[in-house]
Amino acid sequence: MTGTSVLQIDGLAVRYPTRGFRKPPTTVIEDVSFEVGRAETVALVGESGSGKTTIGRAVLGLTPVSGGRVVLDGRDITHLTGRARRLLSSDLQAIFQNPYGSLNPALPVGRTLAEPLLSGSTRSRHEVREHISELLRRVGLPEDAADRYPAQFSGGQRQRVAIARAVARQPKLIICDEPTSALDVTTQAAALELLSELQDTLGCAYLFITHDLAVVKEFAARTLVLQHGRIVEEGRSTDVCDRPQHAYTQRLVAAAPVPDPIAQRNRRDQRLAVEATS
Ligand SMILES: Nc1ncnc2c1ncn2[C@@H]1O[C@H](COP(=O)(O)OP(=O)(O)OP(=O)(O)O)[C@@H](O)[C@H]1O
Repeated sequence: MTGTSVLQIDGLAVRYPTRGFRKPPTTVIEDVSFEVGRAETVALVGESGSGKTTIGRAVLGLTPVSGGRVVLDGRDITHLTGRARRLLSSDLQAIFQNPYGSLNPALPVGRTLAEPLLSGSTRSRHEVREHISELLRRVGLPEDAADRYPAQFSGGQRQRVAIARAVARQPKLIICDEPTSALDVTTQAAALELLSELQDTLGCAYLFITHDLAVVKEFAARTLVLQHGRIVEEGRSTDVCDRPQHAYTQRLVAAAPVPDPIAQRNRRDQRLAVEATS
């Protein structure tokens, strides 16, 4: 354990009950240990069903943990529930794949963003309104977006709203579960650029769950490779992607589509534009 870790997972196990008389539970995650440093991005990759989402859900308290520990910023949160769990939301947030499902369609975006800002805060309504305008500006949405409903935005814009909500209280860690998989390559590049920029300014760490190895290499400093609920390889993303050691990782890398040159060019152009304006 290091003092610079924002998340420590020690020997995590998740087991689900199995249907059928006296059948033993099914082990989905077994003896998983890793750390995420402050303002670091760690990617979690693996085939469908390998257990990536389950680990994210266990950290968020959405799936019960059967063994091991989850420690956030030095505090054991493994079995926190109810109010104690809700109070964690200022330090721990999530962005999911489907922005359609993760935003309340009945609320204007301004109300959705106000919720985390008002909870447990003494801020005045005026201060909250100012903060919302600032958040919308940061994620590249117009100020009048606050009065619009989720259905009035594109998928990429909706994901920006979800990102704005996640960063509203400057959490220490954001679980990003396939946050860009539902977006086209250009919108995906812009969303990743936004996440990087917010990390630079706000210092949040990301546990980035994805099946996209091209994204991993560009976006995450370190990568963990998950197979059947166990970590089989771990290292710097460039090493894992360019020189995979484990046969399973080698198969994943071989199966990954060749990166789209247009997407790469767009990302590079956007990065240069961001650098030019900062
Ligand atoms: N509530 C549940 N009850 C029983 N089994 C579950 C439950 N949720 C997930 N599983 C099982 O746990 C395993 C891991 O699922 P998980 O969603 O974590 O994988 P994943 O790597 O995120 O997959 P994908 O990339 O397809 O999202 C799968 O075999 C899945 O069927």
